[in-house]
Amino acid sequence: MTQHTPIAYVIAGSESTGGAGIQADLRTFQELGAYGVGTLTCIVSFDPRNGWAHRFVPVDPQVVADQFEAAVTTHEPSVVKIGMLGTPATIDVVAASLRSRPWEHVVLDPVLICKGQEPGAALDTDTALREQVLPLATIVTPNLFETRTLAGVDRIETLDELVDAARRIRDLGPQYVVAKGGVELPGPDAVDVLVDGDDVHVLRVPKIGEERVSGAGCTFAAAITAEIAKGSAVADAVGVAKDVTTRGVEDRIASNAPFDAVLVGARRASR
Ligand SMILES: Nc1ncnc2c1ncn2[C@@H]1O[C@H](COP(=O)(O)OP(=O)(O)O)[C@@H](O)[C@H]1O
Ligand SMILES: Cc1ncc(COP(=O)(O)O)c(C=O)c1O
Repeated sequence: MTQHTPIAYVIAGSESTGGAGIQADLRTFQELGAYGVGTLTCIVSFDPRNGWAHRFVPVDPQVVADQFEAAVTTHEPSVVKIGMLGTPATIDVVAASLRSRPWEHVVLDPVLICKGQEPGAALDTDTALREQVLPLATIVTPNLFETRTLAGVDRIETLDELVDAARRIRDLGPQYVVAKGGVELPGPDAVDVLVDGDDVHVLRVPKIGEERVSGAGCTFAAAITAEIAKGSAVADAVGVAKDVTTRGVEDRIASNAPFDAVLVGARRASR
């Protein structure tokens, strides 16, 4: 039987407020008409009684491997998105799982650490991700901090510097690098660049506020994944992802948490 349903597979963590992580990924897949399949790597629960600090629990590596086996045996996906992995042991098992079968595209959102917590980033996790998963990725979507870290540069303040850093990351393996300037790159626009060999595509929309919005990065990479699963070319998928994410940032959902989250895949009911 020919398989016509686009399967979008994600290996990522749970973000328990629902704004980011696998929750955002699966909503984005649904919004774009792909059948979402997920493998859970870790659980992040912000602590409302302690300044919304991150509580982090990894899923047992064998359980990650078991979920992977169940998912790929059932659906034989050709596209996978990798979100938060969290520990070197998880990275080991995910890298081995990815290597066990062929992929058309591996979309890596290199979540080194959750939004706002970058300065405490765990170096061993960063190194494991760079050494083991980055070379398997065909598309990587670092934010500004992750771009600086992966490219090994101290400063990115202009579009040229962003493109230059993206090219350095491309030298580490992935064919396509989407470096996200987002709200962090100085200037009036949220600018991202897609570098594919000598081709550079610049994606630009006016910044919507000055704040980072939870789930923006997850939504962006998930939308790329869904569009590729549906058969789009990478540059087209990235264009759709920018549109979907911009709309989600505009429509953002406020809550009792001190940060807003991207709103995709749900409609506001009029009261
Ligand atoms: N305030 C904003 N206004 C418009 N676009 C935004 C805003 N914040 C993020 N984006 C866009 O959302 C996507 C995810 O970016 P970013 O927030 O930098 O990623 P991450 O969540 O990985 O840190 C990018 O396309 C970025 O340009
Ligand atoms: C499990 C998980 N994945 C991914 C992220 C990154 O989310 P964002 O899309 O806001 O960069 C977070 C951040 O809190 C997270 O907890």
